[in-house]
Amino acid sequence: MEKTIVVLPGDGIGPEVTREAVRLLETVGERFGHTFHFAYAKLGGVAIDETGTPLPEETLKACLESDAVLLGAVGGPKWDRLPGPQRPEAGLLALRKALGVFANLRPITVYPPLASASTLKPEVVDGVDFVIVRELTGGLYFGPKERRKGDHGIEVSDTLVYSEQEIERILRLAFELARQRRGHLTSVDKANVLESSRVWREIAERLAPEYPDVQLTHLLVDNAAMQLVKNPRQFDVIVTENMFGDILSDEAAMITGSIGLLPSASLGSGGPGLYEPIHGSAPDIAGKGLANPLATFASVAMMLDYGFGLGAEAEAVRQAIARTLAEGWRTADIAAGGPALSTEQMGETVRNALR
Ligand SMILES: NC(=O)c1ccc[n+]([C@@H]2O[C@H](COP(=O)([O-])OP(=O)(O)OC[C@H]3O[C@@H](n4cnc5c(N)ncnc54)[C@H](O)[C@@H]3O)[C@@H](O)[C@H]2O)c1
Ligand SMILES: CC(C)[C@H](C(=O)O)[C@@H](O)C(=O)O
Ligand SMILES: [Mg+2]
Repeated sequence: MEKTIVVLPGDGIGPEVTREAVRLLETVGERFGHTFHFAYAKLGGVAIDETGTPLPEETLKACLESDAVLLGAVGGPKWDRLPGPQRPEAGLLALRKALGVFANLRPITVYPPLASASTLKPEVVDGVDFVIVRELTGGLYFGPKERRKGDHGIEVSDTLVYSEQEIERILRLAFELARQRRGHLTSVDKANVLESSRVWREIAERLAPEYPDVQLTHLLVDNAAMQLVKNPRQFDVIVTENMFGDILSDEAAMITGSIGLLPSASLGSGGPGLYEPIHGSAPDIAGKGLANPLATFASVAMMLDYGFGLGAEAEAVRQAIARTLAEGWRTADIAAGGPALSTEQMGETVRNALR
């Protein structure tokens, strides 16, 4: 198989983790006889510095023409004072929107050797395996924003907007996913306060009879945040609004031991998918070889699976990660003060496990 992957290293630790991910993909290619072509493009702060805009035209064009997009992370203190639409993060949001990747899948799986690395007790996290389906191209992030002068100083608004069609398509995707897994869907909202959540709930209830094999539960987002750390094993598939999903997935990362472990796949209706770790550019550790590349490696596995239909290759990557951890290899974030590999050494170790 021959595929073109656009790589967007981005900022901070982004270039460090994507470099290792590209090497990993090359190893997958060698072992399974595939050719992956890599095209590099700029997104985020690095694009602002070179072109003045976080999502240059040529980056978007390359992404739209690719078979898949691999992203490190964007953002950092250098660009924090820029106005919203000019920030690195605005480039990422515009890219997601332009690719039409409305469904962001964030699997949360505890690797057995890391159960003791979790912030929670090993007996609480052992066997945790669920997916957060985060709506990615609508909701609070994308509604009208305004900053105006009012009678009492600045008045400001961010608006949570959804169409029925946007809610229905993300819920259907989540019902389908739950059907392929353990048949339990938890829809997370704030229906006791937000009108958008009440409509979200109505649509979920309307769709439910079409999926009689899926058990639908509603949970208010504040309770969901609590349940995630109380008993994370109760979850199979969680579906939720864009910002709720952003926050809950960083919280869920600590069930697994580190945000450096959590991958994601952003999918839409047929075009190239966007694959990225859920973490950010980690300015506090950038350039030090401390970043855990496993979240990006697991994102590569999702690319092989969802993007290219290469299930065996994806499984081989997941097993190489699991074997590396089972053998006791750790980066600093999961080493609990013990010996730790650098980003590059961890990359090399996983590649050896894959060969
Ligand atoms: N998808 C993205 O590009 C993305 C995602 C989140 C945040 N960001 C941006 O990143 C910048 C920094 O944000 P933040 O500090 O709030 O969140 P962050 O995820 O970058 O970092 C949070 C903490 O987790 C640690 N961490 C993150 N990834 C790690 C890894 N792979 N290995 C080990 N430790 C890791 C960091 O060192 C830090 O202590 C901001 O500009 C933010 O907007 C970008
Ligand atoms: C950088 C930021 C815009 C982004 C988001 O909120 O979607 C990040 O936090 C993520 O989780 O991918
Ligand atoms: Mg986030």
